[in-house]
Amino acid sequence: MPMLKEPWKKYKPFKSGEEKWRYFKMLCELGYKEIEVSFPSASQTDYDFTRRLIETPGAVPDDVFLQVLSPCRPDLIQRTVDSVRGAKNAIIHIYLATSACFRQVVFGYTEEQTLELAVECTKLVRSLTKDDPSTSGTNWQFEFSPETFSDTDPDYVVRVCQAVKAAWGPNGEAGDQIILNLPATVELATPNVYADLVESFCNNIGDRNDVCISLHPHNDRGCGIAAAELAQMAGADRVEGCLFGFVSVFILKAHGRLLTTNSNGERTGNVDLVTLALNLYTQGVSPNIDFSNLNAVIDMVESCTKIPVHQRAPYGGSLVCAAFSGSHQDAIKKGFQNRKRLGLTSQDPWNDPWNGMPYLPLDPQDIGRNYEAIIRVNSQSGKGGIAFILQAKLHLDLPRGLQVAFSKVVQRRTEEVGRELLAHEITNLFKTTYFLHKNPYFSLLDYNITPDRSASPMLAPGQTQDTKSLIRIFDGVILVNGEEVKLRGRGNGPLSSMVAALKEVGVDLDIHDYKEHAIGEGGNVKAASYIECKHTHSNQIVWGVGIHEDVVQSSLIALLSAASSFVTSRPTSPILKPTTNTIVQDKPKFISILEEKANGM
Ligand SMILES: CC(=O)SCCNC(=O)CCNC(=O)[C@H](O)C(C)(C)COP(=O)(O)OP(=O)(O)OC[C@H]1O[C@@H](n2cnc3c(N)ncnc32)[C@H](O)[C@@H]1OP(=O)(O)O
Ligand SMILES: CC(C)C(=O)C(=O)O
Repeated sequence: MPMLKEPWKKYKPFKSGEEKWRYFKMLCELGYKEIEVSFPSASQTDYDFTRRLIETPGAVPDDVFLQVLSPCRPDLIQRTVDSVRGAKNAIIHIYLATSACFRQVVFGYTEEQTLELAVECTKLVRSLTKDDPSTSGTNWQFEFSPETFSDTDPDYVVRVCQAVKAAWGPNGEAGDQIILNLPATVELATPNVYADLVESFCNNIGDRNDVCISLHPHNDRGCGIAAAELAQMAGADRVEGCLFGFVSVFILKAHGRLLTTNSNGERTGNVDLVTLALNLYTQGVSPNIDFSNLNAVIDMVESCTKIPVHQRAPYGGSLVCAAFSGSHQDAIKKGFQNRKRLGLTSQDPWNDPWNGMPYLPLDPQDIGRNYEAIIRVNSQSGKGGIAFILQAKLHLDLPRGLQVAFSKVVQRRTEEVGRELLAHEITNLFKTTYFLHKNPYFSLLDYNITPDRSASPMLAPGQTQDTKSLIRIFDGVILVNGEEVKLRGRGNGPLSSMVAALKEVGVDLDIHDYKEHAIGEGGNVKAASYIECKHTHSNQIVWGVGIHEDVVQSSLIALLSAASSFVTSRPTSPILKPTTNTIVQDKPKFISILEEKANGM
C-alpha cells in the first residue's frame, strides 16, 4: 500500500449513521453484550443514532446493554441519560480525570474538588435513572472511570471510587454491580506496573463482590494486550477495547459482555479486542465471541474507518496465516500430515484445540482462513511448501526426490521473476515442467502390451511360478516431435518393455525409482505415477510424471515425461540417433531437427 502523504485526511469517524448501524449489528452478531454506542452530548448525530437504536423494534437484542459516555458535567449528563430513555438495558458511563497532572493542568481542581464533582455527578445519574420511577422499565447500570487512573496516586483513586460507589448506593438485582473502570488513559509504564496498580485497587476497594472492575488499556507503548492480560490475572473482571484497536471502544467482560463507543482516534488506539479474544481461544478458553469469519469483520472495519488492518496485525493481518520460509513450510506440511497419525488431534476442540501443529498458533480455518493461503512460495521457500501446494491443489503426493528436483525449478523461476509465485503459477509450472498439459517430444498415441510367447519363461534361481518374470512386448505408436513413430521393445513388464523400445530412438534410460498413488475415489479415480530415471551413459537423473485413469497408461506417460525431461535438459545432445535394429522405417523429422541442434546448425 503506498504511503499516504497526509494519512490523517483519510481517517474519518463513521461516515454515516448507516455505517455505524451496520457496525452495531455486526458487534451483536459477534456476541458482544455491552456496546458503547455513543457520546450523545457531543453531537445531534450521536444522539439521534442512540434514539434510532432504541426506537427501532428488534434493533437491540434483549441481552445487549447500550452504553453511553459523558464527562462529569451536569448538562451533558442530563442529555446523555435522555438519549437512552426507553432502552431495555443501559449503562451510563461518566468519567473524570483524577491524576495530579490533569487536576492541576486541565481543571485547576484540588483532590477534594475532584472527588466532590465525581460524587455529585454520580448522584445526578442516580436521580435521573434508578431513583426515577418513570424510568423503571430500563435496567440501569452505572460506570465510573477515574480517567488517568494509571497516573493517579493509588490511595487517592481508591478513595474517589469508594465515594462514587457509596453515592450510587446499593446494588439492585443480582449482577448489576457498579462498574469501576480503570483507564491507562495514556500507557505510561510497562504492563506489569498497570497490573500491580489494578491488583492494589482490587485489594483495597472493599466489598469486592459488589464491584465489577473493568480495564481500559491504551497502546501508546505497544503493550495494550499485555497490560489487559496481566491486569485480568491481577483480578479485573472486564475489558474495554476496540476491534483491531481502533474504530470503537468495546467492552469485553470475562463471559463475553462487551461495549463500544464511536471514538475513532485515540492515538495508537485502545486495546485490540480481536487479539484479546483469540489469545483466550488459543489457550482453550472460549471468548464467547465468534471470529469464525474474521475476513468479514476486517472488511467491515476497513470500510467503516478507512483505516487498513495491518498485514502483520495479530490474527487478522493478511500475512499472519502465511509462511514463506522453507523450514516453516516444511514443518507445517509435516504437521498437517502427521498430527492425525500421531494421535495429536482431538474430537473435542476445547480439550485440544490445535495440538501438534508447528508454527501455527491456531487452525486458520477457525477464523475463516484457507489452508491454501498458508504456504506462500518465494525464493526463501523449500521443497516442503511447494509439495504442500501441489498436494492441496492437484492432490499429488510427490516422492521426496521429485520434491527436491522440482523445488530447484521453482527456485530458478522465483529468482527470474523476482517475486512470490502464486499457487496457480506453481501448479502450472509443474504441469509444464513434467509435460502434463502437453508433451511435444513424446506423446503416447496407442499401445499394446502382449506376452512374448516365443520362448517358455525360464525360472531363475529362487523364483516360483508366481514370481517368475514373464516377458512382455510393448508395441506402440508415439508422436515424437509431431511425427508418428512405431516402436517395439521387450521387457519383463510394461515399463521395462517401453524402456527397451525407447532405446530404439536413442533414449537410453534406466528406471531408478517408481511410485504411484490414486487421486480421488470412486468412478473418477485416476492414477498418478512418478518415475525417476538415470541416463545410462551420462548418469543424469530426470523425473517424469503421468496422470491417467488407467494405471499402466499413467506409468507409460510418466516414462515419456522423463524421456522428455531428458531431452529438454540437454537440448544440444545428439540423443535421439536411431540404432540399427530400430523398427522405425524412415528417419523421423524430429531426429533430424535434434541432430541439427546438436550440430549447432
Ligand atoms: C477520555 C476520553 O477520551 S473520553 C472520549 C472523549 N471524547 C470526546 O471528547 C468527544 C466528544 N466531545 C465533545 O464533543 C466536546 O468536547 C464536548 C461536547 C464534550 C464538550 O464541548 P465544549 O463544552 O465545547 O468543551 P471543550 O471540548 O472545548 O473542552 C472540554 C471542557 O470540558 C472539561 N472536561 C473535560 N473532561 C471533563 C470531564 N471528564 N468531566 C468534566 N469536565 C471535563 C474541560 O476542562 C473543558 O472545560 P472548560 O470549557 O471549562 O475549559
Ligand atoms: C473515558 C475513559 C474511559 C477513556 O476513554 C480513557 O481514559 O481513555
